[in-house]
Amino acid sequence: MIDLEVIHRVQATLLERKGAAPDSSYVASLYAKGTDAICKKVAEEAAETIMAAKDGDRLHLVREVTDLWFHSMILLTQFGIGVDDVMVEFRRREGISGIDEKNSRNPQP
Ligand SMILES: N=c1c2ncn([C@@H]3O[C@H](COP(=O)(O)OP(=O)(O)OP(=O)(O)O)[C@@H](O)[C@H]3O)c2ncn1[C@@H]1O[C@H](COP(=O)(O)O)[C@@H](O)[C@H]1O
Repeated sequence: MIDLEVIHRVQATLLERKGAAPDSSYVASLYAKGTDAICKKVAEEAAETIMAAKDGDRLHLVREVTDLWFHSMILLTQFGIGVDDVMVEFRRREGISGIDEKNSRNPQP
């Protein structure tokens, strides 16, 4: 199993890019365009992920999901949220059945 260090290294780069000139870096250019532009990229990458899944091409799917995670990380960084916050949420949910959780939100009469 590959560890998640690469995710933390990429996150460190995303944080560094907050102080970079927009013409020096793709990430800095997205920050400069603002939250709407970052959200638009996340939506585009989600759509491309769906198309890759429909293609049935595994490598294409891996690449599109990587783009989606990458742009989602930029969005989180824009809001001062780290990947560790997402990991904590995964941990909080660990072992809680999705079916039970949904039923607890919408109790049956
Ligand atoms: N992991 C990535 C990464 N994944 C995807 N991309 C870029 O994301 C962009 C958008 O992807 P698209 O498939 O939508 O390409 P596109 O249609 O040409 O993009 P648009 O013109 O529509 O914006 C492309 O320019 C990709 O190169 C990435 N750019 C950077 N990184 C990481 O971020 C670090 C910092 O990058 P810079 O800020 O550019 O130095 C890099 O060292 C990498 O670790």
